[in-house]
Amino acid sequence: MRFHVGSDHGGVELRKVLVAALAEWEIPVLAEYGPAAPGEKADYPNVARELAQAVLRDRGQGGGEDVFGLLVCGTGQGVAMTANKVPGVRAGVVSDVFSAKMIRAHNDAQVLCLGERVLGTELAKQLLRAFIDAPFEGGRHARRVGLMEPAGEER
Ligand SMILES: O=C(CO)[C@H](O)[C@H](O)[C@H](O)COP(=O)(O)O
Repeated sequence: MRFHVGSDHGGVELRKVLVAALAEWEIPVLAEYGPAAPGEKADYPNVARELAQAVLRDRGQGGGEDVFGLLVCGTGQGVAMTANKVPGVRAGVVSDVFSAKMIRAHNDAQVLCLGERVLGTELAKQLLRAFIDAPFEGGRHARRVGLMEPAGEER
């Protein structure tokens, strides 16, 4: 797995914690998006759209199926809403380990969204780890995931 990681100013501290966790787990970070510090403002839709497009771009290339996205804002909600408006992207905001696992296993999400103002750092790391460790199960879930997209669009 390889990750694009982004946040607005409301998620920058947690983004840094999670980038460090990815490094510790030897999971490559392809690029970071958003401010370097909380004092530097960034509008979450711009960050989320840029990251979602980068994930799609990389997944569209040979060997890119291991590319995922991690987005953090204050709640995780705004970045998820924006990422999901990029056709083909499936982003989920979670705050429990079961859901972090299931958005991969059943929904084949490529983008995990977390809220810095909602989660403690240890839980956030557990959520990221659960997302990473849960492969998509395919089968009936692949058919349902296909049904999410308008007819004719690739997922
Ligand atoms: O939570 C968010 C969007 O879903 C963002 O992180 C924003 O930071 C949030 O809307 C709060 O913004 P503010 O500029 O820090 O007041």
